Amino acid sequence: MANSAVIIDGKAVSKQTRDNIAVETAKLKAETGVTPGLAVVIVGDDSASRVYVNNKKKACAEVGFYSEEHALPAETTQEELVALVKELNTREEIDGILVQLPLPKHIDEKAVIEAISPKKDVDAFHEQNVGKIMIGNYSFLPCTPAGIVELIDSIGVDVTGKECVVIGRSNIVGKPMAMLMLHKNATVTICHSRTRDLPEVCRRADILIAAVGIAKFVKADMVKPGAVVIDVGMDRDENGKLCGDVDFDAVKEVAGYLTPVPGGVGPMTISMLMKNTLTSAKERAGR
Ligand SMILES: Nc1nc2c(c(=O)[nH]1)N[C@@H](CN(C=O)c1ccc(C(=O)N[C@@H](CCC(=O)O)C(=O)O)cc1)CN2
Repeated sequence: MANSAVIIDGKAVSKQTRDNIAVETAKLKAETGVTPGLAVVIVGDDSASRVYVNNKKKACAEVGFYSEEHALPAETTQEELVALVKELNTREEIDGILVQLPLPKHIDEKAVIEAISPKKDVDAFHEQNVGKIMIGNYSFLPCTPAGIVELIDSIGVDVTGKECVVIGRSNIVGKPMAMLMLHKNATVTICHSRTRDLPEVCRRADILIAAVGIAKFVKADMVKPGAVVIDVGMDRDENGKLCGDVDFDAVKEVAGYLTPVPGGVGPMTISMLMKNTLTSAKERAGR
């Protein structure tokens, strides 16, 4: 019988990352008087977004950052939101501005993201930062893809020359993920809803990254034996229970390594946000 996959413990890697950030933050404060500051903006009452924002504030407290929350009602206009972002851009003690997505439908996400100063864009969603990532000359990396790179590094897998398949082509995860794997010298394929024979493409992957947003989409017969499988999904199964894009119980019998949901990629997303905010604060302190 084949061995079961090694489960990658995102919580443990995340804790280690946050411990390191806390040490660096204490040093920055002691040596320069600068305390990293993050402003988190949430519009409306999406319950999942509320959980993520609370977790971001908790993480700030854990690593010694200043944080403030701006919770705006769902009827907030685009103009009001952009005005708030512009005010936060001018505040010296705020190193990072995070506008929680998704926004209500009447607000153009792109207009809001472009209003964030690229120097405070700790999500790395602003087009200037996206462009810098393309050419490999960046200050911030987008949090979920950066967290996935850290998880892969944590298991000591060398990406060079490996076949990496990313399922999903969103601006937040799929496209930047593919770019980061390319920078690490993988041979990268991006799959999407129009991909022909998607299972066959997935079976080629040494590293398979599922960011498709469909519960248990990746089945065991789509996975190469021994592959590294990374699950970015935050879905609900038929019983309403949180699950990922990967059929965990079946795929763990085939994969070499597998991230769980919860406890895999999610906690790393927040740790990478802390890392970007610290980077921005160091810049302010001239470090
Ligand atoms: N401005 C942004 N908006 C959104 C982002 C983002 O990176 N920036 N990503 C996602 C949501 N997200 C962060 O904001 C996020 C999602 C999930 C988790 C997480 O830790 N999940 C837990 C489970 C949580 C639960 O019980 O529901 C886990 O996987 O263990 C963190 C961050 C969309 N919006």
